[in-house]
Amino acid sequence: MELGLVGLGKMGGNMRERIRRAGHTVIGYDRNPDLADVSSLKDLVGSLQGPRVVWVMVPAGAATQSTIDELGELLSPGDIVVDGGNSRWTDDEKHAEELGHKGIGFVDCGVSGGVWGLENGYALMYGGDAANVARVQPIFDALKPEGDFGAVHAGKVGAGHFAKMVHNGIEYAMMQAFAEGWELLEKVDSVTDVREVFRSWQEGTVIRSWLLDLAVNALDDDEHLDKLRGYAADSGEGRWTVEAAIDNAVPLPAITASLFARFASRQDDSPQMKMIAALRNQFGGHAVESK
Ligand SMILES: O=C(O)[C@H](O)[C@@H](O)[C@H](O)[C@H](O)COP(=O)(O)O
Repeated sequence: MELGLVGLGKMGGNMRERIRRAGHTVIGYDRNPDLADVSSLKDLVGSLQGPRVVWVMVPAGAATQSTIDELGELLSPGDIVVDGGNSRWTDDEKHAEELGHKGIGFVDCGVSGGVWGLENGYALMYGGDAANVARVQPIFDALKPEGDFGAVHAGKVGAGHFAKMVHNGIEYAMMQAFAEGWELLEKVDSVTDVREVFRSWQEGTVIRSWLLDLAVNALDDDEHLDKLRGYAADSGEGRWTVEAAIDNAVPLPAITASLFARFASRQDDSPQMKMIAALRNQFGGHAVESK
């Protein structure tokens, strides 16, 4: 089939390639003319035969919103927009409604797999009406990993991004657990080769996993991670997971702690620990360290 793809960065560029390898036609647009097949969104829409399917793969938030707004002006009734970015699930219903007024269908799709997706396939979690999902199915089939799993119609509009958000919450907590275990192993004198302990865990253990394999890759590049600063950014999905947990009164201690650990990583000195030190000093005369 024919697909319009907006956003040809790290994810979109490789997805274009994987979909083409499966024999489909992809016309890609990106603000960077070096990456794009056409020079504008208008050209993209004009070069697709109707009914069209346009996949949006741009950063969540303002960039996705403005792309969907523009597509709403350019597309025709019967066309479909797929949001494959890491959008907040609450935006999906709004987008479905706005486009729905114009007769344009909407499907949300969480995509996992990062830079490895071109070769390994992308795990897909999508939400929307069955009829709209069916129209996009050949593209989902081209992107998904080989094998029986790796793609799911998770439910109605928003369900795909909600499932991907929870996946990312789990990702936070799993990474935090590997990171904490690694730090403890590095700290003690009795363990002389932490990297080899991690490597040995890749087979036979309860915790063998792709994240563990990637941790071993990272340690092979830089055995004690000396080249890195202990600073971790976040793109929002961990926060949204915690917000959803609060809205639904579901306890998420591990995911919440892993999100807060990232916040702590961005402080050179901890203001709250200054207060703890000050209070211990006030009530107990305990020693403090000065700057
Ligand atoms: O499943 C994936 O392929 C990843 O989760 C991917 O979606 C991305 O790397 C995260 O969004 C990073 O999220 P943070 O910046 O919040 O760590």
